[in-house]
Amino acid sequence: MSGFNQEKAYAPKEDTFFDDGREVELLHFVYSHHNINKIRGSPKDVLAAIDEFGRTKKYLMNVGEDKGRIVTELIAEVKPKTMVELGGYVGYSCILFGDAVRRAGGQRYFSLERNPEFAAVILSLVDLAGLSDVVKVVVGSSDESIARLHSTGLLEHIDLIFLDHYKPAYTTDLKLCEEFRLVTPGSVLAADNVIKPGNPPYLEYVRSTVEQKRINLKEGKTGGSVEAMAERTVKQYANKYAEEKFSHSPGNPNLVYDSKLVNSYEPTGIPPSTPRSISTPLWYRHVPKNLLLILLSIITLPISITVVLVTLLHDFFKNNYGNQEHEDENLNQKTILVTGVSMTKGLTILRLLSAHTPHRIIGADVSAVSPGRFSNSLSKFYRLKPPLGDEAEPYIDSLLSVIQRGEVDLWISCSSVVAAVEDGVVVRLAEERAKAAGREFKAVQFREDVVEKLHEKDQFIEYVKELGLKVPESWRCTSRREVLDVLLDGEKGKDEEPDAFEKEADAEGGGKRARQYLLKPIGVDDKARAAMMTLLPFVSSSDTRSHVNDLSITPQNPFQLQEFISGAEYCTHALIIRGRVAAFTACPSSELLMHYSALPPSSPLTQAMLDFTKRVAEKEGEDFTGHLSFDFLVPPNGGAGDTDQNPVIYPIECNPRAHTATVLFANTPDLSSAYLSAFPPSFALSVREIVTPSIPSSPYYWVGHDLVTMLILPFLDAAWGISPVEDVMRGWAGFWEHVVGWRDGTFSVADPIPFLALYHLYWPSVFLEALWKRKEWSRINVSTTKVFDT
Ligand SMILES: C[S@@+](CC[C@H](N)C(=O)[O-])C[C@H]1O[C@@H](n2cnc3c(N)ncnc32)[C@H](O)[C@@H]1O
Repeated sequence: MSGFNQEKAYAPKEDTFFDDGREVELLHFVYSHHNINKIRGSPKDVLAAIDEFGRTKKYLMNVGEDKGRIVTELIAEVKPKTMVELGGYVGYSCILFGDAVRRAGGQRYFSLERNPEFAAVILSLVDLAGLSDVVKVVVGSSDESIARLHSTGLLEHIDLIFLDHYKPAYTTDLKLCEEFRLVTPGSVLAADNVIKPGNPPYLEYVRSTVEQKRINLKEGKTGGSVEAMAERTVKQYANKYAEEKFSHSPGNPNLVYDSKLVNSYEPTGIPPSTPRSISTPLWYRHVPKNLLLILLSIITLPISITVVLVTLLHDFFKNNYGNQEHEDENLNQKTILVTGVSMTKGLTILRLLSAHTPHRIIGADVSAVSPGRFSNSLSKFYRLKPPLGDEAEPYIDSLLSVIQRGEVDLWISCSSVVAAVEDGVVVRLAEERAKAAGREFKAVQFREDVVEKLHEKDQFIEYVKELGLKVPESWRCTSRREVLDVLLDGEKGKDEEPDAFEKEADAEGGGKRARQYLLKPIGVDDKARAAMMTLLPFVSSSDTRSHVNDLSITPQNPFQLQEFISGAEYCTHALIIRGRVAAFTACPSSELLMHYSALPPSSPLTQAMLDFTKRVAEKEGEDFTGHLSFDFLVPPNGGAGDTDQNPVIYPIECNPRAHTATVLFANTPDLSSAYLSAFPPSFALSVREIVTPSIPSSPYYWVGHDLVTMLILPFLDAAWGISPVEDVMRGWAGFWEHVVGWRDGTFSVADPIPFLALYHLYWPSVFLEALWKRKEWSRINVSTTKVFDT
């Protein structure tokens, strides 16, 4: 905890420190402030005016700047859709957190305040701050308000709750929220003042085991407890509310909380503590999570084996099982290498080529248990050395040696993001070697200079600008200072706390910008990726500073600061052969995309994205052959609808490599012809039109992903009483719909073994390794086999 800046200290706390008219005095102070016009519509300036009153006039029992920062950081991390505070007072926390929730993309901030005069003050200041669209002030005792909001359906779930009202009611109100399933796993609790002035019953409750809570319940221990609490705390509101009433909710004893104490300062400079309790059921934790997933693989093995055997038998009797050798066409037979065959995209391509061309298909991947190596479409599988950042040579050498040993005529690269540049190096070297040996060699892979130009977020934006196309305002930042200079509008970024002069400047409006930005790592940084949807700057410059200072931004690890454009995101996948789009598809996008469905090829939106792709391909010309995918943003009024003729699209990112959306071509034999057009024209089949996924094109899903997220997790949560049964029903219905009407990305009737290998060999080995090496992960992507760090 860094030192408390005395200049920020509120006036000392008197014996009577609230409800003596100072709250209305505050309103007069703010509304007669010489800066009132600047204050209007600015949460930051309303807070500065409240702080000024607290410093220069009278103490106010607000959460204050330091403790407030802890919660605003939590909001940026949790990104609550709905946040609730118990105890609003004059609206300080409500304005600070309500604004943070809105910036984090949230929808509703409920401020529950018992005293109607205080509630009127909150309403007035919230309105002044321009936050009425997000904040809802609810007048009444917290337990009654929670029950009413729940029964009227206005409040269905609490993502983040801030407890800052009558201390003995912390536990009883929390139990009420548990009982109504407003607080469930994933909800985050921030409770103020639990160490000083102290709240032992609350701390005991959030630290209790399920067994302890069940025993307490059996013994009838419900209702409020004032055990070991200061008398002053217990009687704080006795003047107005002679008798405190508590709910007698049993709560949900099955919920276990992870608690963390965070020290900070009161506005008066006295250090209290703020515990934050994050409820994480057992099955979301590292060891049980990996063990349960391995167990799931074992339990479902008989089902998978049965499905695979049935399909193999069916195929055997249809007599079309196995790699088609096309003996009669052996004279012209070429060898095609597909790399990245662990991933669905690689698997899709090799299956299509094997089924619809006469050529010999070989595959390579870094994993020994790559699902693709078990494909009957492969004539041979080679194992590659993994690319390890600066140690890329072993990977490059192993790939070059496969190309040479396998006498590869065409290499189709589907490698992962970490090998994109290395694959560009391999193309150059392999082409040089083939030329020296007088051999023909082609590759569907851009060279490393092209990969770097398109892949690096900032270079791509410059590139698009050169094409004269619209881009969001963006900066490449190699230090925190550069980021802060933009975010704080010229104010110099500093690692230390702002001094009095800077604070003054803050209050005068420095650090306030109308635009909002996203800060994205340019390289691969899973941790920073997790925080990259945080909208910056925050209300207070010091919050912005501390968020930025938490990131490692260096010339070696640069970041891109990009203007935030709200809207729908789409991604595209294209095969480019010698500067011409040979195949193209587009689909709606999400961060961890596990459901794919193609946009109609003729829709104006698809056409707009295709036109952009064509411009890039044409600009690069004859030497431009590879996979090219883009992310586009379409603003709300940008014309994402099927009937809008001129959609506005912002290209925001380019991935010069194969995209999982390749799976949308799984039923499109023409894609293989598109690949063959990489060979010189005399050899290639003619492809006159751009290949798009065959119609009707089914949506794709991955059964393992949906089994866990739509069936098992909702079931476990409901069995333990921590999420409603309706969630289970909804999940099961969705899962069933996918099984019946969608296509699995990995499963193929003609080639079922990779499916078996993915779920019963590849993933169990990953989970075992995670246990063995204690490697924690936060998410996995079944289709790309990527494991995300925590
Ligand atoms: C410490 S103040 C809240 C300060 C506020 N969170 C902030 O930081 O700006 C506590 C507030 O809780 C309110 N309060 C106390 N008991 C309550 C209850 N049972 N239900 C709702 N509000 C309550 C009080 O009237 C008081 O305004």
